[in-house]
Amino acid sequence: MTCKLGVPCLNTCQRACKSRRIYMSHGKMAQRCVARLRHPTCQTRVSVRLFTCQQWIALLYNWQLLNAVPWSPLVNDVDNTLTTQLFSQKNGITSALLGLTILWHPDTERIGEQFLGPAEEGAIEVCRYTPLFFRPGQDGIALGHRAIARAPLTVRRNADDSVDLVAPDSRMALEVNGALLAGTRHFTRDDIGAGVVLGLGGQVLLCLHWMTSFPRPNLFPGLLGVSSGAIATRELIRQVAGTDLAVLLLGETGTGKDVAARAIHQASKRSANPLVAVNMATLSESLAAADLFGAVKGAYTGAQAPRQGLFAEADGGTLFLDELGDTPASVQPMLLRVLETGCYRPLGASADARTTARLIAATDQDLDARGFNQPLLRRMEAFVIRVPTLRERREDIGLLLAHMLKGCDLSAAEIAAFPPALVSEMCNYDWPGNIRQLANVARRMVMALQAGERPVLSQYVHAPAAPRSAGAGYAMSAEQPRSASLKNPADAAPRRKLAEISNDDLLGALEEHGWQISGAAQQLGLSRPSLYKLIEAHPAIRPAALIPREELDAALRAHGGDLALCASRLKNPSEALRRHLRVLGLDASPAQV
Ligand SMILES: Nc1ncnc2c1ncn2[C@@H]1O[C@H](COP(=O)(O)OP(=O)(O)OP(=O)(O)O)[C@@H](O)[C@H]1O
Repeated sequence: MTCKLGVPCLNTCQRACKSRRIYMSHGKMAQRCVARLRHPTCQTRVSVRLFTCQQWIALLYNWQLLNAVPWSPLVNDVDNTLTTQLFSQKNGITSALLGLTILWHPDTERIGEQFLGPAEEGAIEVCRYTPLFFRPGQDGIALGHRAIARAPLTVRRNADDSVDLVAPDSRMALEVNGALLAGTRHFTRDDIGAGVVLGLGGQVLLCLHWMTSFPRPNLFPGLLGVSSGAIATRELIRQVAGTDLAVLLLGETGTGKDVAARAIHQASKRSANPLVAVNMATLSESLAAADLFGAVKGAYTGAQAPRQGLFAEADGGTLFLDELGDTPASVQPMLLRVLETGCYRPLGASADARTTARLIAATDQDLDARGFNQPLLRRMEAFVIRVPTLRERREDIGLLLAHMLKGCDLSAAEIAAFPPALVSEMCNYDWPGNIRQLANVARRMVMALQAGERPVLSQYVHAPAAPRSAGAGYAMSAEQPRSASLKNPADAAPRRKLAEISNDDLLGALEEHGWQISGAAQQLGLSRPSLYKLIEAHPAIRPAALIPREELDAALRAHGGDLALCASRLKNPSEALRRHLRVLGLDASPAQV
């Protein structure tokens, strides 16, 4: 049966799948899902009943292998079918799928396309013509680039979840984690967990990684990522957005906690009401209560008028408490009371006020270990989202980089001309400052390239990019332990004394982290309050309130509202700058914060 364009129609395909693998190889009804499929040309819709996650894979896999018909699986958001975790059960051991993601391709639209490899032992042959890489809802396409050999690189998954790479019989340069490969290399399950970067012919970069979530269209445009970590984070955001639960976002600096908080608010029924964000590290111990809960006239020296607190400002909307771990101790019990009862007492008032603001908090600290108010912490843990680090989602680096280059106003052709060797270095780096650091480094590299320079990554990052382990059997020069920056960045810099840090060290760290306090503090081995002390004493850094309005206007205009660039130009911490701009009613782009 064919449609009017001569493409075999759905019923034929359904029968083909049925008779080949899907129903026959899985007799047991473990979990029943319905795949809704639509033929791209004749638009016929049909539901295919699938019993296990493995069948989903088999279904897509068959299409890729047979290339019979370019069907588009439709995401069934109602019953959540496609969010099912992708695991195979082998002898009682849970094991994820092997995935390949395009990190970089001269056709930049292809970056982020994926191939779902075998769930059990099996081989993938990677060459110019196979396999087909997909984006959810679109047809699969081969890598196709002329720099890639016709002879295949074989990726063999073994029974113990280790992987062997067998270089192709060709002259194509094949790089693995930044080092040339010839012959066969062995990778452990953990090596694959850290993401193995494959460079093909100096033009195309792939990431070999585990996949535990089914690829699906992204409903949150500000939260890019095709990794399972990114998909799982978006899914949690989607689940919690419709509730009024308090949410605690955990994750290292620069991972996207702020973006996630905004996404939750935007997707909630409160989105028409304000989202008020406050960085708890910037509240002073003496005025924190007045900032949060408001004060009546005369409540404290200098309170010449009644003051509305942030809880009142966020009524009906969302109050985002960033850097929750730095909340002054005196206000922690007050926050607990609001969470439990919805009531609070403005400073100096004789009666309680009520708030309907929903609380979202974020921290990069281990609050259990910091003597944080435990009942408050338990309340905030009503719904926890751990935002993954960039090194745990290496397969997203190319996609994020391309997005950032677009944000630097580069055309598609200019992005395609970004040196692949530089992208390879970036994909192999562990990014202790996560997505924010990647964005800052990408911007600075673009400026260098535009000035005719030839940038290398080590010029832009504090910790040099040590070669990553390229698997067992590598030449001595390449057989190094994984980069030191792979360690938890919180452990990376030993605690230092203020006197040990020069003015230049301070400026360098702030610059590298886009003038964000947490990243710079982490790099310098200081607490945030200590970093603030250094900033106050630095001769080249003015308090944000002393920057003339014309200078602010000019910076915003010159950088199209990009707060990180304005902060760098004005030499001012971006948080302080954002607060000051808000007071003046000037606007910076939140996405760039
Ligand atoms: N998934 C994503 N897709 C695109 N950009 C992202 C993503 N996640 C974060 N970013 C960008 O990375 C930068 C840092 O994000 P964000 O401020 O949300 O991090 P954070 O975890 O809140 O950091 P901190 O703990 O230091 O406050 C921002 O410019 C943001 O736009």
